[in-house]
Amino acid sequence: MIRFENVTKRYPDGTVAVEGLSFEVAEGELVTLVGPSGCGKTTTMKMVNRLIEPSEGRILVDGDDISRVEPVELRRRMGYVIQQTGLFPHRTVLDNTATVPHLLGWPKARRRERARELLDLVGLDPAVFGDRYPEQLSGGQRQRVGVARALAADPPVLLMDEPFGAVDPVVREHLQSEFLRLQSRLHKTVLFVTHDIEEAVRLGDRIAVYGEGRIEQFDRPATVLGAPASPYVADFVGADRGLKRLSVTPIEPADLEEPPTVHLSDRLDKAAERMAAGGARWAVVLDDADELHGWVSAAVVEERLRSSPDPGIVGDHSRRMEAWLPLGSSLKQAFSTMLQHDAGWIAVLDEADRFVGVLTPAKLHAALRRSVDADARDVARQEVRLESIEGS
Ligand SMILES: Nc1ncnc2c1ncn2[C@@H]1O[C@H](COP(=O)(O)OP(=O)(O)OP(=O)(O)O)[C@@H](O)[C@H]1O
Repeated sequence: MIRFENVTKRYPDGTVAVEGLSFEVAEGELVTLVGPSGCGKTTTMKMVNRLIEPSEGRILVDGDDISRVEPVELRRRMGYVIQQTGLFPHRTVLDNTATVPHLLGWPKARRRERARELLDLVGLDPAVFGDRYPEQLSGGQRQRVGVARALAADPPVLLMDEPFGAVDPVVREHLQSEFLRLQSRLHKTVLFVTHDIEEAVRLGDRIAVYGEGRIEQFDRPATVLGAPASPYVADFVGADRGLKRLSVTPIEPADLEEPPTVHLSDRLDKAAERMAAGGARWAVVLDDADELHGWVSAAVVEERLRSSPDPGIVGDHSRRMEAWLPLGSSLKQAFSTMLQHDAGWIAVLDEADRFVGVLTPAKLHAALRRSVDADARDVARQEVRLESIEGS
């Protein structure tokens, strides 16, 4: 969708901002450009909407060489969001949002309706905020208006230059989550500039790590974190890249242990047999609808069977499960949930809330190792045998 072919930008004073840049952003993909200040990220982005012209090479958007497309026509295909938002101070939020439809000559009623729809989409109630002026908004709200405005004419491409750079970390994280949710619905082709590696990793389908004027590595976040291409990239992503990688590695069924399961209404002797057969010290307890209820300890069951003539059913001795997560959650969420509940393992459920298995600290470690190994060999994670890791 966006293709750079050997692009160099040399400014009139001789500064080479980027050199020999070649990469491609696929349709519907979100690519983050990340790197230290002055490495050429903004120059790269501004060449896509022709605010800056390349000195050498060419850029194609949807197959068209953009040097042959009128800048005004080109920019209609692209929403542009910048850190300073660039909202017009004397126009209301609604009018700001409707800027591009206005330029395109849409009738007033239609563009106002579109602006309301967009404000809603970015989480601002148009009835509350529509008639306010930019200075009557918080920084985070202004950024949302910036995003709404960029989306107003439904362009296939979004260019975002540090759009969440000016807000505090908590608001930024919130805006990032909202934007990810939006992107999962809209599937825009997005080029996103940031100097924050956490943001790049969190948002990007792929990330381009810039050195001075060139891309040092262009890959999926997990790969950049797990197998940095050079000491420079390793240094840039940080010594804690293993921890960062946890946040971009999802839990998969193959990562899970399958402990014995028993039902609330099962008799205790039956539950004891199940656990003994599997050599397990505990079992997961399901309710009558086969949904997760909790867990029961083998020691408690055995003690009960020894000491009472009428030991009862599993439901009398089971404990509620508090730590659980859906499949696809990140290993970081899993680790954090374990810590929060002081739990040695957590249950994992599928989309239909059915119990799939449990993640233990050992399995979490194995999943991380396996995902690094899978990336290095460019195979699916399921194809990496767990034994080879656990035995190593
Ligand atoms: N108009 C210009 N004339 C000369 N040099 C320029 C011009 N604009 C940018 N540069 C230089 O080009 C290099 C790349 O700048 P660019 O703005 O693309 O970096 P960046 O990675 O976006 O940095 P930041 O994160 O600080 O915004 C820098 O050395 C900068 O000083």
